[in-house]
Amino acid sequence: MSTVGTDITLRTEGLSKRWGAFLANSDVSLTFKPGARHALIGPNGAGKTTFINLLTGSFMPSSGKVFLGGEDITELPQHERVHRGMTRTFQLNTLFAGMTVLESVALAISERRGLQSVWYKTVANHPDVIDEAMALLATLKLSDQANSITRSMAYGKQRLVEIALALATKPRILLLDEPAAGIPSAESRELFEVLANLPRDVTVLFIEHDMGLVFRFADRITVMVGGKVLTEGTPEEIAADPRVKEVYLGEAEHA
Ligand SMILES: Nc1ncnc2c1ncn2[C@@H]1O[C@H](COP(=O)(O)OP(=O)(O)OP(=O)(O)O)[C@@H](O)[C@H]1O
Repeated sequence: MSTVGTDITLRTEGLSKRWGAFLANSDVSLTFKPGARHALIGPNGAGKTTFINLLTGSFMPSSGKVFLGGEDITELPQHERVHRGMTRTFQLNTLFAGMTVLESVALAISERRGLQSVWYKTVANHPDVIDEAMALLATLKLSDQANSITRSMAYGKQRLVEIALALATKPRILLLDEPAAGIPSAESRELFEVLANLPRDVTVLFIEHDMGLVFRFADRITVMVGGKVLTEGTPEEIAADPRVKEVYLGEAEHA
């Protein structure tokens, strides 16, 4: 349902966020190319989540701009950004409590399509909503869990349902803040394999602390430190950058 044309390049220009005297983001200018698997890494408190919140419209920047496909979206409310194809994962805990996976995804699809009514009546009248939901669940290897209550599922599966709900909005750009946080490593690998198989025209921007996952999955990496961009490059360039090693070694010594 994106209203954006073919250009879905996401770009920030001099983005800053100030909390009192503290600069959580300082002059961040980045470009996210369509179809990129772009990781945002950096030590704790580097400003990564703040940056994502500035992109989604959860926070307004103190200065700077956000552009999507050339359009200045800095002032747009969150739902308008979703409407233009930029989505972050929803928190399953706060949404759709007590529903099955299929019901939750069908509801999200109905909302995207603007099918307003009591949702189960809507779904009964639109079997194609169920078809779309089942196809999406198949992509995420969740078909077998379609009738499970989301809350009773394993944590890793719940994260996948959150991604399914985000994908139900048909995003052009998917923003993920530590999608694998708190789930066992076998499941997090599975989750990233699913993400790797998303259509190539979807841009994925993700924050991740597990460097194994970052280097396996990302084709572009931005390193943030102290609210600023330290450097950006291909995984090979980042792996070879002594400044990046210093940041992470310094952090390890601190710990
Ligand atoms: N609402 C807020 N009010 C005041 N300070 C904030 C607020 N949100 C974030 N900060 C501060 O901004 C800094 C950057 O936080 P942020 O969560 O963006 O970092 P991060 O890189 O995502 O860290 P982590 O990897 O630990 O999640 C932190 O020092 C944090 O305390």
